[in-house]
Amino acid sequence: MTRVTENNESNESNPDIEISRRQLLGTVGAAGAVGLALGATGGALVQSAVSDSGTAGAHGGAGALSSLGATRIAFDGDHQAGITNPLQAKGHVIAFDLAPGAGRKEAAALLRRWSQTARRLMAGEAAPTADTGIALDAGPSSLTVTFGFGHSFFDRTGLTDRRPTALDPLPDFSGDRLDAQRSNGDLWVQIGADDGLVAFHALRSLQKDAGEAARVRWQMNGFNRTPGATGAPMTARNLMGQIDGTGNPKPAQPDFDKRIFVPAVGPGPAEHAWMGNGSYAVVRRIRMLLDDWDKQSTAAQEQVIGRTKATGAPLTGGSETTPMDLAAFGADGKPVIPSNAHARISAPEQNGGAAMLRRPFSFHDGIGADGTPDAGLLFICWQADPLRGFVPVQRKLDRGDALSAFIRHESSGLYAVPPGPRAGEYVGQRLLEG
Ligand SMILES: C=CC1=C(C)c2cc3[nH]c(cc4nc(cc5[nH]c(cc1n2)c(C)c5CCC(=O)O)C(CCC(=O)O)=C4C)c(C)c3C=C
Ligand SMILES: [Fe+2]
Repeated sequence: MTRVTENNESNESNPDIEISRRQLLGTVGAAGAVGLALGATGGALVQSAVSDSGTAGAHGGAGALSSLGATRIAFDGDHQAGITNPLQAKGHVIAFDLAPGAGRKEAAALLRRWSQTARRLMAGEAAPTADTGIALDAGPSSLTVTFGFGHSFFDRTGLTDRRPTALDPLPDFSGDRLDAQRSNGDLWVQIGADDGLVAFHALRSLQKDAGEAARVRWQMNGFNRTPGATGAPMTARNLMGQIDGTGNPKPAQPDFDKRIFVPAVGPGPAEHAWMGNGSYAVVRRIRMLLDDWDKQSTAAQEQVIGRTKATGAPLTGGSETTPMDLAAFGADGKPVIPSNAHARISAPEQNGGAAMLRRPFSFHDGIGADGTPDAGLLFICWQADPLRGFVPVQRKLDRGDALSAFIRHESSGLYAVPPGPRAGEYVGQRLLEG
């Protein structure tokens, strides 16, 4: 079943799958081959319609769209979009603090405005008020907008008793060099899209929507590989040149949902039920000391990670997806994957099963005062409980990770990301109106 939408008009046959009437007509009307790719990646459904001649821009522009431009991710669903979807080429993360005097009522109105805007932009439509035109001609381009609440949000809105304990501040780590101005925040928004203008359009629209209710606390920009740049889809590389993401939990694994999402129903106090199907995001700006890293030989770099640079295969052999053999020793009597290798120390079997879904963006903010690139990883990871995901792993990495010599954690945030909205609902409604 396909839901047809044109501007605001919709039928309710299937709230998860959306295709604009113009796209549908364009697709059906094409004489040649028609590709209609429907794929579910975890909670958020992805839909793309392409024809020989492409499809017209749902946003109102005249041009034809490639599949990259036409791909649309549903805003409504069990989980918010932007958690299990493939990495997009462009990302923005932005944190806001509620303005002095703003409380629960203003926060609810803001989340309502933001959700309305995000729902429309993710469908490839114009912003509800005073659209800037930045994304005219473009399709939704896999845009996702994801909203979260920081620890301080609950005090500001008088909802302290509804704050889950999982949102307790992260512990200090010895290697942290955190900038408080670029950490935390009442509200957090993650934007991803496969087109830079579409991503910026969303950022600008949401910033304008904030109006007098909230002020920007910090904002960061990131990027990943553009889909289609490689011969076949592959795990992304980071700015150190490593294949990064191999060990991520996979949606097909039976315990995936349990690891990444808060259970839909209990256990836990009823006051925290609003987080059912939600997730917790840990966000760290991690600077890479690239001049130091680039001085290392490839062999030395591979010892730091425990995997080969070219293919991402473990040093114990095989291909990228071959499990690491952590018990293998070389002729020199040393473990083949060194005891301080990053992939060994962070592996779930070394951390009582602790796992997280890493979904980062690279960043490059020019050249720092010391003449080295101000570049690295906007590390974003998702888990049902940070105390069974990020925290134990980072504790261990903090004590003996060979990668520590080449990175610096510069900012940090932890956010409760509520479940996806139902049709007509706004994100966080079950907290703010429950
Ligand atoms: C606390 C969590 C982690 C931080 C912080 C972190 C930073 C970080 N990692 C890389 C590069 C790689 N990480 C890899 C694996 C990996 N890393 C973590 C956790 C953190 N990384 C986990 C849980 C894993 C998976 C371990 C496993 O399941 O085997 C890898 C290897 C490839 C892969 O599995 O993704 C690389 C490469 C950088 C550059 C970085 C900070 C800048
Ligand atoms: Fe890592």
